[in-house]
Amino acid sequence: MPDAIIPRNEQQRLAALDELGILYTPLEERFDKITRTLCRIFNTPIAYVSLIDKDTQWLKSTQGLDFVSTDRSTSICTQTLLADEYMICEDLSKNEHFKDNIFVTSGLKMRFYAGFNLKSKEQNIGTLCIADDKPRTFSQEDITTMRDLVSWAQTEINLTQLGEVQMQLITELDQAQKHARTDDLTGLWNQGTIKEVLQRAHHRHLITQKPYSLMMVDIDNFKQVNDTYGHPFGDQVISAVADELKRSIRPTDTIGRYGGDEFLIILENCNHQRAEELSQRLLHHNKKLSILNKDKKVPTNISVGFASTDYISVDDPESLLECADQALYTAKQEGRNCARG
Ligand SMILES: Nc1nc2c(ncn2[C@@H]2O[C@H](COP(=O)(O)OP(=O)(O)OP(=O)(O)O)[C@@H](O)[C@H]2O)c(=O)[nH]1
Repeated sequence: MPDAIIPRNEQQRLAALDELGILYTPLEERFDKITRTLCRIFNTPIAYVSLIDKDTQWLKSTQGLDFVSTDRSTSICTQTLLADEYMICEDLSKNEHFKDNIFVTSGLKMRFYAGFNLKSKEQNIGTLCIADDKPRTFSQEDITTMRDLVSWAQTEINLTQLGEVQMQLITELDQAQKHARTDDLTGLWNQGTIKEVLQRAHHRHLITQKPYSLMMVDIDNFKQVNDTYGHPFGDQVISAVADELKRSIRPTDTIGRYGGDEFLIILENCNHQRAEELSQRLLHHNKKLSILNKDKKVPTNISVGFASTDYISVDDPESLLECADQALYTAKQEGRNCARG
């Protein structure tokens, strides 16, 4: 790996970074939210936010890396600074610049890299990145998604330059965006967002040809719970089931509240057999769930309907959703508290 190429406007760049005053602050949770979201959306093991000063790349938040700084001469991101917006390398081991880089030849053995510049005062001060130990492609749609997350990271960086009143406004804006995307009761993605994730998952499936599965989960006889114990207790049950489902899936799976007592789970890189196993796991975990009403334990059962692209050939995600819904209907017809697919 040659010494890092220094951008022409390095002095202005370093001045902009210095002015921010966030270089030596510790790892920050507000950036962790972004890197966690990146790993979830792109299904990558590695994501990070970095700031690059004269000799060192500092990581403000990392997923999948166990160090917080690296020498700039070994940094892949330092090359990204030379680009206006981003640098994407689908296989670093096949790239002349990076094939001998320490992160490619040893340790993590990174293959895929996508780094987008973060700016302050129009200078590239650092990067928002995802990486993988396997080569992969990156579509135009992925670039658009990454841009949204860059603008989120950018907001966080800009916050440090604003006064208190403006910071308050931005925080409120952030909360408004979160409110528009999530379900108030459970904190899960709402129906609109989970449908968007479904479109993306289907798109990725078409590109990678890897199967994905959908799972529709519905609480059994929930109307009766409401009628017997009241609506507020019904809310508690929905919330508890949502928490249990969240605990039972992988971080890379996506779950949303699809309707009243109905949840949709999207499982990428998951075939019919895995979906069946996972359905059984959900049923098993949920069986242990009973929610206290006064002193009485109220057991809660669920039914699951699942559908997978390796089992059913579909042209669009809506058709797969219909199959999962139909399977859920069958589970209800066949006595509830079971999974069908
Ligand atoms: N407490 C509460 N109840 C809700 C909420 N949203 C929808 N519901 C109720 O959830 C119930 C859903 O019932 P259904 O799924 O149709 O039927 P079920 O009684 O669960 O019966 P099966 O699904 O056939 O097992 C309805 O009575 C809705 O009024 C909510 O946010 N909170």
